[in-house]
Amino acid sequence: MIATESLSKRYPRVTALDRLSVDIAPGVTGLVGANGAGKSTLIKILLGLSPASEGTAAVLGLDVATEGGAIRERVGYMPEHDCLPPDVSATEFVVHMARMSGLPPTAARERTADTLRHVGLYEERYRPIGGYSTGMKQRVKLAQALVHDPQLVFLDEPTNGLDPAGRDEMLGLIRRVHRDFGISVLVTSHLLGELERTCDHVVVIDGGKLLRSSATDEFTQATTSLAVEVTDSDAHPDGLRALREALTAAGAVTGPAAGPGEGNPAATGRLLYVEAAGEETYDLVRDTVAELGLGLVRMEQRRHRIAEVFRDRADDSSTAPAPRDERPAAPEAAPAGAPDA
Ligand SMILES: Nc1ncnc2c1ncn2[C@@H]1O[C@H](COP(=O)(O)OP(=O)(O)OP(=O)(O)O)[C@@H](O)[C@H]1O
Repeated sequence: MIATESLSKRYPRVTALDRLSVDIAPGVTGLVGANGAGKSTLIKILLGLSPASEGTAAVLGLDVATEGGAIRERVGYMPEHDCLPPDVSATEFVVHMARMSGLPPTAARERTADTLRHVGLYEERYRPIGGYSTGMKQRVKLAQALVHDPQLVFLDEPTNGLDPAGRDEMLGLIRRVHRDFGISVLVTSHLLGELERTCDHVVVIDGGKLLRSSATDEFTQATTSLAVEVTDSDAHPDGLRALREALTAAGAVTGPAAGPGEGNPAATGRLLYVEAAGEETYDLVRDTVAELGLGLVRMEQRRHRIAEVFRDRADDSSTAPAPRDERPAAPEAAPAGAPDA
């Protein structure tokens, strides 16, 4: 769907992209990198809006150097910065963008109504955009990128400026763009955590260079640890501590319990990590929980988080700063010198 070959972009003082070669398949792909990594530059080259200094790139089989117009007919673009006219309504603006994309008047109005409904703008769509919240403006930007029914959309930092709830809603919308309409998505972010939850594939760039391009599953491979969550009982008001002591006495290797809000599904729960030697570790945990009279809430194989992959890299070598993970790090996963968390 997107292929670049040794793509470089040099500005007088900085090399924004440095011999970047990457292939991106249909689906939802995250393009992650710290601020200044070259994400927006790549998008502008892929849209045929900015010429590369060297190398080649194709989008939907079209050459970015010579077929920019044809690419922009088939690709939607949500820019990073606020670029909306304050004095017109969302409906007027999105109809205008649909007309610019070549839709006839009636189709433009119908598609606008459908798209604004899809992004969750209802009554407000008739009010001037100047009075909108950041979240509403981001939705208008998303709607104008989708209105001409593209095959692919480029979303540049769509969660910028949103609070956690707004971010979750935007990420949900992005998933639905692909699931409901079959539109492929390339979404940029400097936050690893949100891509882990949203994307099938993640491309990481730093200083304009490719660091890694992998399926999200490969980043988050299963570890050999089991994450165990238990309920307390009257006899054991701190059930997790009791379990840890019993398992340690039984010879199982246990890690520190994670504190509240460790970014897990049960955000208020607490987890104990147990090194799994084999099937017998599952039995040992189950039997020990039963003997202590605790409730076993869950026992599952822990998976790496993408941020840990980059912490490991940073520990191994003097690699440039990796993208940020916005979630609090688990105590055992945050060695000294880890990048921002
Ligand atoms: N028109 C330009 N002229 C000169 N330098 C530029 C230009 N556009 C971008 N740069 C530089 O190129 C580098 C990459 O910028 P780019 O905007 O692509 O990064 P980014 O990953 O999108 O980061 P951000 O999210 O902060 O925009 C930066 O050092 C930036 O200052």
